[in-house]
Amino acid sequence: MSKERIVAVVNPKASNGAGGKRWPKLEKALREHWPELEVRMTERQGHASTLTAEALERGADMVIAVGGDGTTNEVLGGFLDAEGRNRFPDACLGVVANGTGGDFQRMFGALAPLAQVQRLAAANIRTVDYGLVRFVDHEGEARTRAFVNMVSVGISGLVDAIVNDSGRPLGSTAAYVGASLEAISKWRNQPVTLRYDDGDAQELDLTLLCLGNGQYFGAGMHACPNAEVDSGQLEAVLLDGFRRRHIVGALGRCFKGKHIGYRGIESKTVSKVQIDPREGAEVLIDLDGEQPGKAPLSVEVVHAGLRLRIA
Ligand SMILES: Nc1ncnc2c1ncn2[C@@H]1O[C@H](COP(=O)(O)OP(=O)(O)OP(=O)(O)O)[C@@H](O)[C@H]1O
Repeated sequence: MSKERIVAVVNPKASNGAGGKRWPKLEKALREHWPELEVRMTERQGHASTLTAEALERGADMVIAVGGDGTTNEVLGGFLDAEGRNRFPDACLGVVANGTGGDFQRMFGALAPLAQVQRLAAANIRTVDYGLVRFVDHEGEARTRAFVNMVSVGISGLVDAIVNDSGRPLGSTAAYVGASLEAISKWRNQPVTLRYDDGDAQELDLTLLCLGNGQYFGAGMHACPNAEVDSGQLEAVLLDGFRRRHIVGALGRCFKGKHIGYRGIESKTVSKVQIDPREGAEVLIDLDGEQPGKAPLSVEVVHAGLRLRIA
């Protein structure tokens, strides 16, 4: 039996509460590997970061995020200081995807939550990158947040806002597809200035820019099919000036990762990105499925900054 100090941070509300209902079985399976497992249940948004920081300060070797991508994102936040540096580089973030989308886990091979637990103890720890995004929150304050999966801007932020307002009654890919169709009907392209790395600024009519450390978002859309979590770079996938019917065309292709090249959709590898709205544009952010604020934003990669255990 392992002597590692393991803490599970569990979001009982993930997947509209279905995550909480599955938890007793997952806990039993986790305890077969880690009998001394400590469990902390989240009570509100943002709580997973606080619980993680407390666990790591007390010497946890691994904090397992049990929830959706939002919970994994918040657990990652608990590792970091206010500037986004990892305060606990020797500790490890574990993931049991038990939420609605489970998008980060998909690139490692989609598994049911119980199967993930059964494979987690044997999974290798890998050193991966994470991203930092600086943006403006809804109160107008400058914020820095981290992501291990994906940040995107444009129509995806509107999709999140619609999913969040709806209370996610379908709790699945169907909820995202429905919200995506509603967002497409409301969407207007937004004028922005975009700069990759230290290249020239480009003015464009933004439909969507995905920046992937992981590959999937929106409950199964394979938006960044070439992204690798340890490459030191993000995959940038850009839709510029798309009309509604072409957004629908891209969406359909995106589930199979066949959208690159469709109507000029570009894919690049980048390590820094800056987006500034022009002419009063409102450019909403999607951060691992949450909608925390808007552009102007800058994004950068922290290479090999995190130890990760995922089945
Ligand atoms: N006890 C709680 N009550 C209400 N909300 C919570 C609670 N704990 C966490 N949350 C919030 O629930 C939101 C959704 O969580 P999470 O992303 O883990 O699940 P999900 O949305 O079902 O999955 P996914 O992101 O994979 O689609 C997050 O914003 C998180 O902060």
